[in-house]
Amino acid sequence: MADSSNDQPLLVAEGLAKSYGHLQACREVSFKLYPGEVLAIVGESGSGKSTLLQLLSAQLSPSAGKVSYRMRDGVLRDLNVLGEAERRFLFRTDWGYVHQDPAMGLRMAVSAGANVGERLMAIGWNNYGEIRDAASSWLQRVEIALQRIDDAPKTYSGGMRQRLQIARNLVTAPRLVFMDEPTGGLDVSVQARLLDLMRGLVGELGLSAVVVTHDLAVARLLSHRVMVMKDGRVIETGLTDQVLDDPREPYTQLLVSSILPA
Ligand SMILES: Nc1ncnc2c1ncn2[C@@H]1O[C@H](COP(=O)(O)OP(=O)(O)OP(=O)(O)O)[C@@H](O)[C@H]1O
Repeated sequence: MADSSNDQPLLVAEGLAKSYGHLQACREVSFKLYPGEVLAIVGESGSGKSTLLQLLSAQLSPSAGKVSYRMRDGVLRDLNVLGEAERRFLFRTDWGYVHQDPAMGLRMAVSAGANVGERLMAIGWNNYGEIRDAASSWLQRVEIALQRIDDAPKTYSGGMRQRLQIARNLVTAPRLVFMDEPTGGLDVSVQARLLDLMRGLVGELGLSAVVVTHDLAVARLLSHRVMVMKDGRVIETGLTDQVLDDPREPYTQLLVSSILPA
């Protein structure tokens, strides 16, 4: 018998569009994301990547089209018509959201341990020892020294903050993680270490992810599939290596050649 859970898409976008007045920031976007799949959305600044990510993660309502998500009961649900409890479940448990700016995803003045632990408390954990153990274990997984567990992220470096944000997101074992320019604003060597860590975790946990990036090196390292956006439309899509090594569209060729000079 076929394995139905992995054969069925986790997220389905159908004819998605978003307008701001006359400006069409996103139009006619349709795709399916499967369990364990990492999709990168690439394109130059203003091409609509962040708008699309916000639509996919139910932070914006579409002007047209819809996004459906397969809940843990196996039923595909339209995000726009979810009840409040289901939305809370998604945001607190089943999804992660990694912001480019860690200050948007962390509480900068409370300890690292509390930053990770409060995601667990939000889903009903109440044993202090267990919460602290889970937080310690996640700090180690993201390569943060345990003696920093009681320090607040405002005392952390940029790379450490981003790794802490990842720990906070992954501690509830989400099935889908949205990432918005996760390595943006970091030094190149810090980016490389972070990418390596993310790649390991995504593979090990079998996570599905949608990653917005203007950095094709991030797409190459993390994603299985790429969607190239221009003026709010998806102009090319395919397996990452195929699109980046042999782009069909002149726009993608330009994107690739400016990042990877011959
Ligand atoms: N709240 C808003 N109101 C009006 N216009 C908006 C709004 N948000 C985005 N836009 C416009 O929509 C278009 C797409 O923006 P978006 O931020 O999605 O692009 P992007 O590819 O993520 O760019 P960047 O990489 O610079 O963040 C742009 O022209 C932008 O100015």
